[in-house]
Amino acid sequence: MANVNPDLRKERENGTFSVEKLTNLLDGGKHVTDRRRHVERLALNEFSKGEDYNFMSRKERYISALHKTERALRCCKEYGLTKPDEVYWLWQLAFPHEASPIQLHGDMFLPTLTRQGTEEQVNKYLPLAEKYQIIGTYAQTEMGHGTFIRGLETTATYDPQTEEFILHSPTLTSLKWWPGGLGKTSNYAIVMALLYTNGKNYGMHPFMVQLRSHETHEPLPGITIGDIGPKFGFDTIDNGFVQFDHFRIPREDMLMKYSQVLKDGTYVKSTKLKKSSYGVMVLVRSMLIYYLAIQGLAPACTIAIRYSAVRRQSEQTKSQLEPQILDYQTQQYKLFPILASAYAVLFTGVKMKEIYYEVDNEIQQGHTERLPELHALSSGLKALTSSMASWCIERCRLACGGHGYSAASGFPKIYVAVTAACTYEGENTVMLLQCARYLIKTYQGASNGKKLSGSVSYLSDKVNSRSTITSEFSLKSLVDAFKHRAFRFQACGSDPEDSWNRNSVVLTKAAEAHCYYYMVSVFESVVEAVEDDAVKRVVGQLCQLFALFAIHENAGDFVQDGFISNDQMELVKWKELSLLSDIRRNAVLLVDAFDFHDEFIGSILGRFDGNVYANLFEWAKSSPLNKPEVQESYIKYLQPLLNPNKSKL
Ligand SMILES: CCCCCCCCCCCC(=O)SCCNC(=O)CCNC(=O)[C@H](O)C(C)(C)COP(=O)(O)OP(=O)(O)OC[C@H]1O[C@@H](n2cnc3c(N)ncnc32)[C@H](O)[C@@H]1OP(=O)(O)O
Ligand SMILES: Cc1cc2nc3c(=O)[nH]c(=O)nc-3n(C[C@H](O)[C@H](O)[C@H](O)COP(=O)(O)OP(=O)(O)OC[C@H]3O[C@@H](n4cnc5c(N)ncnc54)[C@H](O)[C@@H]3O)c2cc1C
Repeated sequence: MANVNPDLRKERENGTFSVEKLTNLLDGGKHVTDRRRHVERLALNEFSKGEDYNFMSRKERYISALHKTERALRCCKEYGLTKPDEVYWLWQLAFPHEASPIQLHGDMFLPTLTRQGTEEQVNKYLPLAEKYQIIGTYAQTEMGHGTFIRGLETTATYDPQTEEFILHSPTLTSLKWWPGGLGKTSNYAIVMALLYTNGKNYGMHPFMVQLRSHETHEPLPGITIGDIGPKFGFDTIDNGFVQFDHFRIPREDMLMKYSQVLKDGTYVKSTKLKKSSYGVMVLVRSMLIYYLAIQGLAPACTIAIRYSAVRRQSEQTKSQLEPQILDYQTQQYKLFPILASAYAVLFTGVKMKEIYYEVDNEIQQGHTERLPELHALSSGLKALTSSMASWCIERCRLACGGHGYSAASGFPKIYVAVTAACTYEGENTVMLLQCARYLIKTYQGASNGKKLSGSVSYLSDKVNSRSTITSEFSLKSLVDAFKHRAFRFQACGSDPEDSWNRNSVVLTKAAEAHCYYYMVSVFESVVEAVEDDAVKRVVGQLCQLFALFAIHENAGDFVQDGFISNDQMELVKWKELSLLSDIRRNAVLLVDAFDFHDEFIGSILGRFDGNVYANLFEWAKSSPLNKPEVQESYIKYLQPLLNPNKSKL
């Protein structure tokens, strides 16, 4: 590539493995890489030019997003992109670290319709939704309740006279609040409401509700609707509110795959599927983990590591050139564990998707045995990886000094989009507690001799009481360390005497320990399966660093019961630091392997060519605040103070 920053060029000439082979591994094969690149080229043709997001108002961002949505839909149609991955690849370049106003349509509205609707309902609504004559959202959260679903207040009361449900918001706190695209964009919603029939409350059920007229897009009578206002981020999506005032819908619009209300109001429960109406949340949590890697951790460490290779600062040795900040051990300690985490979360995300589709398939066949484990694992991993991603992106920003704080860095947009995942789809603490609830029950089962399988099989295994860690730092010995910690936490977390609340801090840590063990074991199995020796070696180093960093950061958990000795912990610290210098040589190539376009990363600091300063200057000069040279407001408000006589002229 012409005019690449010389420091960055040298980094790329000095690596020990094939970046292309690693990219193929991350994509899941060369054919996937080729297809992805083809779709991305199409997307770049369509979306690479346009106004700088950073210089737009919120309203302009929303309007621009609506326009891009129409263009993206047209592109997908024109290019025949129908596979979810292909659609995703195009949309990510259309909406880099942004949400389209119709994001919930595809992410939750359609999956809920197809999973909770009867065949007739799907046949009626899916064709309209696929042609975007219906644009839907998923309206569950209310002003007063998001976590505690059983506390939701919106009611849907069956009227057998007219064979209708009456949707109503009985209190201020019952207003649906937060659903993405609800404010101005969606004309339908799947509304989760308390079902009342024959005077009895049957709990939360899903209802298909038209919100706005097809002709005018005006809200229908009995509906008050709007945007909830500016947020921490996600400016392009109109998270909204809706208030129902005795709003009637036909009986047929209750999604009735799992339970029905007959014409006379009789309630029929037709499935043993536990929490059937909670299903779409398990889907999104399971999918989220992969996106936290490629939307958050990977772009953030790409920016910070490329910038650290071109940024020279301070003096390590007298009268020598200022060193690349990537040569400081402290900078490596900040960034390389994050790089390792990006790989760990990505591999875990791929595995989680696989497990989701496996279990979902079984459920469609009527086998629901693995649903509790899927719910627990997806809840725990969603919590752990979204917290990890948030923490890591902020640490990457801090590693880039002043320019890290500029919008030109790309960090603000990435951060505000990713950190929302700590809250949406289940607030993280509550998700960890859900995971812990399952682990406690499972541990108790194992203690009574029950043989376990899947992600909890270790609870019925014999665990070592002493670590086998040596100076070799075999991946197996590292996995074993996390297995031991997870086992120990389940054992102490399951004290039946203690009340749930008084034990809940320990329980969240038990859930995290379980999820960490799961991530390290997935990482180890990926490394073992790599064929190319050079790639295996460098990815193996990342796996070691991911594990050793976590052991060192949580040393107490591992030495408390003598599992890891003091001597072994000294070895851990030594190896962690020596891995930093091993990885240093390949750091830039390891982020290049993510194969991101500059347009996706959206960062001047993280440009592939490393030409930061010249582009930073051009970007700053293009800021609207710099035109005109002297702002009218200055003349109006400040000049009179500085030149009191002038104002009288
Ligand atoms: C694509 C990427 C793009 C990424 C972009 C995606 C954009 C997304 C935008 C955000 C969209 C949203 O936020 S949509 C709204 C999301 N909202 C949430 O996630 C709400 C979180 N809260 C909840 O899920 C619930 O309130 C719980 C699970 C915390 C508690 O529910 P509960 O009904 O009180 O149940 P609880 O008593 O705790 O447990 C009773 C039994 O049910 C089980 N259970 C509970 N939930 C489930 C479940 N989902 N599936 C199976 N089983 C479950 C428990 O394990 C337990 O089993 P046993 O022990 O009895 O055996
Ligand atoms: C960007 C964004 C997009 C969203 N999109 C949608 C959408 O499209 N559709 C939709 O329906 N919703 C949506 N939501 C809402 C989201 O799902 C909820 O905000 C989320 O479920 C958290 O619920 P809450 O707001 O009630 O938080 P709360 O539960 O009130 O959390 C506040 C605090 O209380 C603590 N807490 C709550 N319960 C417990 C407990 N049992 N034990 C211990 N601590 C507890 C939490 O840990 C947290 O610290 C979105 C939210 C955001 C931020």
